[in-house]
Amino acid sequence: MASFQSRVYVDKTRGHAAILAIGTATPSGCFYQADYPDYYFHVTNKEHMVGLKRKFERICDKTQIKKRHMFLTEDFLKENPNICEFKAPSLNIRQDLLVREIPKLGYEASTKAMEEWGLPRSKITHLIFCTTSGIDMPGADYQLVKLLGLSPMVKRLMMYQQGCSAGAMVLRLAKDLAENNKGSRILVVCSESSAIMFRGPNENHLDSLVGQSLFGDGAAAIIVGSDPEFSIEHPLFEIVSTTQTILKDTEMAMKLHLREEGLTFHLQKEVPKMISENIEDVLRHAVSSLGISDWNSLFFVVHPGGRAILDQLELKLCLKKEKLRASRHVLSEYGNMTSACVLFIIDEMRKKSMEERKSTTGEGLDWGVLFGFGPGLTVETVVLHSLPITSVIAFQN
Ligand SMILES: CC(C)(COP(=O)(O)OP(=O)(O)OC[C@H]1O[C@@H](n2cnc3c(N)ncnc32)[C@H](O)[C@@H]1OP(=O)(O)O)[C@@H](O)C(=O)NCCC(=O)NCCSC(=O)CC(=O)O
Repeated sequence: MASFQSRVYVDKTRGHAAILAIGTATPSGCFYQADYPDYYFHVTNKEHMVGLKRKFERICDKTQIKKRHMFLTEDFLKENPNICEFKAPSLNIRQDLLVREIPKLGYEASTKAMEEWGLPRSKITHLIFCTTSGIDMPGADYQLVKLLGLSPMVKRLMMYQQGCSAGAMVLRLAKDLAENNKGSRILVVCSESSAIMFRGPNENHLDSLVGQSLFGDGAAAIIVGSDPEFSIEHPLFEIVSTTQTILKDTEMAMKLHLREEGLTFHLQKEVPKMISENIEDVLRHAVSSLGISDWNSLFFVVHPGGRAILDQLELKLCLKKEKLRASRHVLSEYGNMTSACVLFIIDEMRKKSMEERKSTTGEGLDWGVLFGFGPGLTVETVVLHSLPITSVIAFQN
């Protein structure tokens, strides 16, 4: 296990980068998982593959996903049948849709984050835009600057094709930017769509079928900065430290390849086991300077790659059922939205904490850990410090 840890701040009062606001958005198309096998085999014109459809029903049933939001509509798929094949040239169609929609969904999430933040847009100094879809030049970052009317001097960083661990990676980058550029305010946007990897079923590629049961579309935007203007800004979580880890001998476990048939998805069944076998070492390393060894004293934001990942992590760390409530809730309501998931979970956690009148944004606890998992296998870990829920924050949300 190779890992590198950035500076750890245990002083609870000064200098940390903090998440100052959060906004989320999803496309209007909503697909219920209970109906999805019927829809999927109908829209891909593969209803004759009866055995495979039964298997897909079993997979969907096990996901603990209730619904997912998606850009792809039945009409669009009927007009573009190549997307419904397992392997037919379709990258241009996917690109045309996603180059247009990914910045727009990011815009919707960003406007909500900015509304909560309260300062004028002109105060944004940096933009990090992260997506697995809609690769283009100039990129989605540039389009978002135009849509939001941000300053042309905003310093942009475009992250394409980083997979699910990128939701944690953006926090690592935003922390470094915020803490090394006095007065900076970083808009971070993760905007994702499964339209890049939607494809028809194939009985020789069952991992691809698993992918069709998991992924959904969504965007999340946060604003990150240090030394808040407390009269206007209301920090939600401090980003305390970050770690990136490559798990040994797992390179083949999860692979995604961009080809003329779109993004192909390759997944070994052992992924949940590979993650859970390593997770305690990663966690121990991440929180070593805090002197915490009771994992149930932490709050958890865990990328819900699939239900089995959450189950096995929970078992390995002997976590109480309620610890992964927010992660399971986001999986259930939206599916796996790649990088955007963990930011949706942070949003869900602070909202529920406020609703239940907890003392802090982190379910009433002080310290928490956020995990992102992606190809590599790469585990990104972020130690978070939650903040007291003041009457001002509670009122605003
Ligand atoms: C898919 C599941 C919900 C299914 O639940 P269970 O495992 O409990 O149920 P199960 O064992 O009965 O599996 C149901 C059926 O699916 C099949 N099956 C399960 N996983 C499979 C895989 N990877 N490849 C091929 N088939 C698979 C089983 O053989 C079984 O077939 P049969 O019924 O015929 O016996 C779960 O396995 C899960 O959550 N897996 C983790 C998914 C994952 O790794 N996600 C990461 C996504 S990538 C990501 O998040 C990062 C990124 O993209 O960057």
